[in-house]
Amino acid sequence: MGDLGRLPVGIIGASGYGGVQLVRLLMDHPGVEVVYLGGDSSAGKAYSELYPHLGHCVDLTIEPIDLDLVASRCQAVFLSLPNGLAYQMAPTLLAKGCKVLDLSADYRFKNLETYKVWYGGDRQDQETSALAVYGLPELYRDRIAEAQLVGCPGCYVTTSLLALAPLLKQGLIVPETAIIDAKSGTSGAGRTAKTNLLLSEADNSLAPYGVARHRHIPEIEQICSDLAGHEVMVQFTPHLIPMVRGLLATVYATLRDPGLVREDLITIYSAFYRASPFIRILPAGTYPQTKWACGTNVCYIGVEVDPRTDRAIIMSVTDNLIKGQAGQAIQCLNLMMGWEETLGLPQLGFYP
Ligand SMILES: NC(=O)C1=CN([C@@H]2O[C@H](COP(=O)(O)OP(=O)(O)OC[C@H]3O[C@@H](n4cnc5c(N)ncnc54)[C@H](OP(=O)(O)O)[C@@H]3O)[C@@H](O)[C@H]2O)C=CC1
Ligand SMILES: CC(=O)N[C@@H](CCC(=O)OP(=O)(O)O)C(=O)O
Repeated sequence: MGDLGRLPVGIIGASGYGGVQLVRLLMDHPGVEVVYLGGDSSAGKAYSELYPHLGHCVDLTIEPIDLDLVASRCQAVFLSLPNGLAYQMAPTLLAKGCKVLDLSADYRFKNLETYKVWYGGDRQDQETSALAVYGLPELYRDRIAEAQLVGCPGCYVTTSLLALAPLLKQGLIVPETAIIDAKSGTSGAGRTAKTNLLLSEADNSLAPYGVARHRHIPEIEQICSDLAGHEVMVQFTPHLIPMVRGLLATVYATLRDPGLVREDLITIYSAFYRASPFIRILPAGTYPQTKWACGTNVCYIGVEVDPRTDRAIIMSVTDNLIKGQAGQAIQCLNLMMGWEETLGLPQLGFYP
């Protein structure tokens, strides 16, 4: 890989699920050195106290968040925080010369009015927000490479968009017919305690939520509209399933050309993602399982056509904490630094 000077990086929100995935992956990344971990209620704790299994390789203590100190130590900063905090920190970090990768929704929206409607908050960072690039490398690789600030999409949106993008971008489906049925493991909700995530609530149960009003709808529609070249509305229904990690999005959409068969879709998808090292298009009749993606930054995509309904059915799986979160942010950092896109990112999981 050559002689890289190691880039000093910081993680704010290091105690959470996104934070710990970043720590775990960056410890093995040959281009970076983790020099700062920041948190709120966890500040002052040794990282090994929070995550004892990492004690042998992470000798750092979570520090209170002091942006001047962060910027003096770090050249790149990951923000892995609840929505509404990154936009209070990113302008300062950018002004001090840091690259910023935000894992929350704060920098994903081109239109801040849309953000306010769905997330609330009083945004005063219009100029900063205008600089942000949407951090989905498979669609916006060149822009990410030039960016100082990246708003990384989360697990549901990433997995759904990777399934839809080739058909939408090439005008092969009627966009408004797209229905996304998505299912996530409980880690998608983060580490903070919540009643619906208790084992006794979530186990042996499958539950839809946010039906017709989940905050990922406007985000999916923003990117679908960009790909289609006009305003697009889609149907998106998330479900919580009784497993820890993994996300499956099954997407249905009406084909404009009813003559297309699944082999055509395999050719179309393989061509669309030929330069995307983390996308695996499956052979005819093979459908993805969440287990395959667990522990990896890979998105597996299976395609099918139902000739009775003329619908394409696209099935896409990711590990919500890696390609859907921390891995994607590292993939973006690799591009921003001009490194191999795959550097430090796992492509092989532990299945079976
Ligand atoms: N989990 C997932 O699968 C995905 C999550 N995301 C997004 O990534 C972001 C992080 O998610 P996740 O890691 O799951 O969340 P967690 O709840 O696991 O972690 C949240 C982190 O934010 C910190 N934090 C909370 N409140 C404050 C505050 N007021 N000031 C400073 N730090 C604070 C916590 O620190 P402390 O413990 O010290 O209080 C903790 O480190 C969220 O925006 C989420 O939507 C995106 C994609 C997928
Ligand atoms: C199971 C679960 O609760 N999942 C989260 C989504 C996690 C995710 O996609 O993150 P972003 O919100 O940052 O995009 C939810 O539905 O809110």
